[in-house]
Amino acid sequence: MDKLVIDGGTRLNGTVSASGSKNSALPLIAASLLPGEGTTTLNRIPDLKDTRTFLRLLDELGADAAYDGEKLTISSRCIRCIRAPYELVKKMRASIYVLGPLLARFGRAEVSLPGGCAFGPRPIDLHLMAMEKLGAEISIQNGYIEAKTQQGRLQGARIEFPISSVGATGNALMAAVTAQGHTTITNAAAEPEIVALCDFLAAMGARIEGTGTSTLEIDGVATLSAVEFTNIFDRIEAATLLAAGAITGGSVTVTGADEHHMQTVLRKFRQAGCSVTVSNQNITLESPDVLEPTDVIANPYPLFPTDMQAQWIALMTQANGISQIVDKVYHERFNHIPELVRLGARIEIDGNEAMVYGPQTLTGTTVMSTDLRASACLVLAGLVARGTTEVLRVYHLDRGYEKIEEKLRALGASITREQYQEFG
Ligand SMILES: CC(=O)N[C@H]1[C@@H](OP(=O)(O)OP(=O)(O)OC[C@H]2O[C@@H](n3ccc(=O)[nH]c3=O)[C@H](O)[C@@H]2O)O[C@H](CO)[C@@H](O)[C@@H]1O
Ligand SMILES: C=C(OP(=O)(O)O)C(=O)O
Repeated sequence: MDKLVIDGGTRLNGTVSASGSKNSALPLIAASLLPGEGTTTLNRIPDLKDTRTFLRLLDELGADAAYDGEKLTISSRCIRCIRAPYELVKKMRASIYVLGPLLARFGRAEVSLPGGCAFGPRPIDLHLMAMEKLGAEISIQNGYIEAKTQQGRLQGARIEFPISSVGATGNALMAAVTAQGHTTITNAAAEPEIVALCDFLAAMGARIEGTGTSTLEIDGVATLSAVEFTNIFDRIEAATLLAAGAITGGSVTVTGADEHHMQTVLRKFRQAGCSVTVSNQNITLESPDVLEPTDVIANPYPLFPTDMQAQWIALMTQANGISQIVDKVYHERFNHIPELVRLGARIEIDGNEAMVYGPQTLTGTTVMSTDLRASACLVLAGLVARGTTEVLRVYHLDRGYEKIEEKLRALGASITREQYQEFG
């Protein structure tokens, strides 16, 4: 296995580029299963473990894909299998994104249930509800979702989500765009990744109104065409890199990042005392002498993203006072906290709230990644900790951060990747 070894204490300064977004790349790849002819080209697809897992899934289904680490071409003409196996779904929950497109195109899909998640319950009931509304019959057999339509084609419907779900909105969209008739999705997610998916589907010929709002109106079309499309930047990676500047007292510019996707996070950096300036898709953060404690509440877009909650807690360990961090999306997403405490942080958890008592001097030790953003949080902590921090199980980080140690090294960090063996 790989670990990251970080010698903390260096101020990070310089410029790095934002990669393509993981969380939009995955539904875009899934949507490429919809056209029955032609070749889809997706640009700015980040080279991540999750991207590679999705490509294995495409291969399993029979799609023909070629990837050069940025540009991905997919021909879905010869799909021969409609089953997403447990071996791949357990590695990447986003595999559930093939449910909508397969059902839409073939009237059948079998997708393994994803199983447990490192940060608490992540049900898929809303995905299944949406498919049922569109006319699918769903049963769970031997750990698999088995979905089929009687008529061969899904039927437009009214889908009312009781809570905002990015994945269920994406799946419902991909299923509805070729359903017969009109579909309305209420309480739809409005994350930039869903907007990108709507834009991609529209470019393929889908008829969608309300993109970027909580109500999506879709008129089903008979077929979609393969097109070329460029993925959006990764707003969570960009925010994490800015946080690396902030936690080390440095100054970092992220290029290729659209401030409009990051309004709440940038406002929070400013509240924490950082200077944030924006020009031409470049976002520059300059640290203050003293970070101010700053409360955040993770909520659906456009509010503070749960995927930045762990990194924000790391940052607030260095702020001059007490910060309250609440996660209203994933109430148990706090596995990073015991590891931060091992580095010297003082944090108390009560339900879905964490109180971070800063500033605390962190001192390096060996810590364990438990999920993607928890790993990012520990890397940030390692960058400011005295001495050496080893972050184990880096495979979590590799799911979602492209060339992370290269980017941090370019900013001046002392960070290397080494192999180690886990016993037991
Ligand atoms: C690949 C991808 O894009 N992953 C992101 C996506 O995950 P994902 O799409 O899985 O997250 P959702 O937006 O669906 O989850 C939001 C909330 O809805 C709940 N829920 C969701 C589906 C469902 O069927 N039933 C249900 O109750 C979840 O438990 C959670 O409390 O959005 C999350 C919330 O921004 C992010 O943390 C993930 O990084
Ligand atoms: C939780 C995340 O991803 P996933 O939904 O794929 O697990 C994430 O990107 O932080």
